[in-house]
Amino acid sequence: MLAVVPPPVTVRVPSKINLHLSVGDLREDGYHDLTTVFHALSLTDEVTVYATQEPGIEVSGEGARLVPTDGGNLAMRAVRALADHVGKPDEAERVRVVIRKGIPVAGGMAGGSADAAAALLACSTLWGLDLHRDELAEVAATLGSDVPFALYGGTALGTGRGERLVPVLSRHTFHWVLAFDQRGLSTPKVYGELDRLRESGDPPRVGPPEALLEALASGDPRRLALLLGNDLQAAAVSLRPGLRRTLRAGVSAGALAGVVSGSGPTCAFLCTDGDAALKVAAELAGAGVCRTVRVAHGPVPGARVCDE
Ligand SMILES: C[C@@](CO)(OP(=O)(O)O)[C@H](O)COP(=O)(O)OP(=O)(O)OC[C@H]1O[C@@H](n2ccc(N)nc2=O)[C@H](O)[C@@H]1O
Ligand SMILES: Nc1ncnc2c1ncn2[C@@H]1O[C@H](COP(=O)(O)OP(=O)(O)O)[C@@H](O)[C@H]1O
Repeated sequence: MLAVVPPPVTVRVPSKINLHLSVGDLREDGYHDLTTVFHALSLTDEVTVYATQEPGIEVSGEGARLVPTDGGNLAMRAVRALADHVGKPDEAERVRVVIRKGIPVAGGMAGGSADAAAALLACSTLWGLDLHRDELAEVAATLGSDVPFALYGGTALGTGRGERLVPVLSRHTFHWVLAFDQRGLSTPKVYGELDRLRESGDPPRVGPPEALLEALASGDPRRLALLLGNDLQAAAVSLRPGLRRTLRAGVSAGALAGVVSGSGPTCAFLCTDGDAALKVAAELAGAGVCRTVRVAHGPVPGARVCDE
């Protein structure tokens, strides 16, 4: 008798920016305690998983040549982690993963984490596991601090390493322009640079997130713009001084404010509305301060199975 092969499953997954990122001191385990406000954006990746006798991984799209296509790929690691979690490690050897990237690689927008979250949901569906998102999030946290957020999306307050999440209700849509840099930045190097800067001086700290959470609730982008803040920005700018120019150029182009996304080097610019974002994007693209410009809005939902 022929075995029934389940149909492939495609999941669309958002990128993130950090509206607020407060970094505590270095912990003994090599991580930093964070208080962060994650915000999921409409710039997405898509991950398809196939049940196959020819396992492997294919990557296309934005920055594809920079993404590992061996066992080190975060999506492939997620497939293995889920198979182990449900006690069927051999299942991971019968999956082909196809990734279409829209999220810049090593850009501070958690693209690899997004692919891992997408792969978890896709395989849970492919294997008919029907696991609750909270259970997938437990597996996600073992793969990286940012992976659980990509499952839930929306806007959320993250603590711990960033993996402990509380949703932040936000009924308003905000409009963003994203400036991708020529090359990525390594997350551990940016955290290391912040530790170095703190040893030799006192870079500014963003403090608690309460005022920003109130601004989010108000839905007023002008209020929110005044409160965007990221402790890693000084470190990213120290490693990539050209980001200062990019941040200035976005505001000169008409954005309300700009902030480095996570560990950078992508810069996110908040705009008054969608039309303003298109204008800012066009002007920024002509300013010669970045490789690529995109518009996006947020918040958007987390990883979702796409209907064919
Ligand atoms: C900076 C942030 C902000 O959201 O995002 P990105 O800029 O990478 O997207 C995150 O903290 C990145 O999270 P993620 O990329 O999942 O990091 P992980 O794989 O867990 O850790 C990679 C390395 O970053 C450092 N790290 C990460 C998280 C944390 N709370 N403290 C840290 O010091 C550690 O050096 C760790 O070894
Ligand atoms: N599926 C993936 N997509 C992107 N990068 C990946 C993936 N799997 C592993 N990586 C590695 O993870 C590193 C961090 O990538 P990414 O998650 O895009 O950036 P960031 O941590 O800045 O948000 C990259 O340099 C890349 O080598």
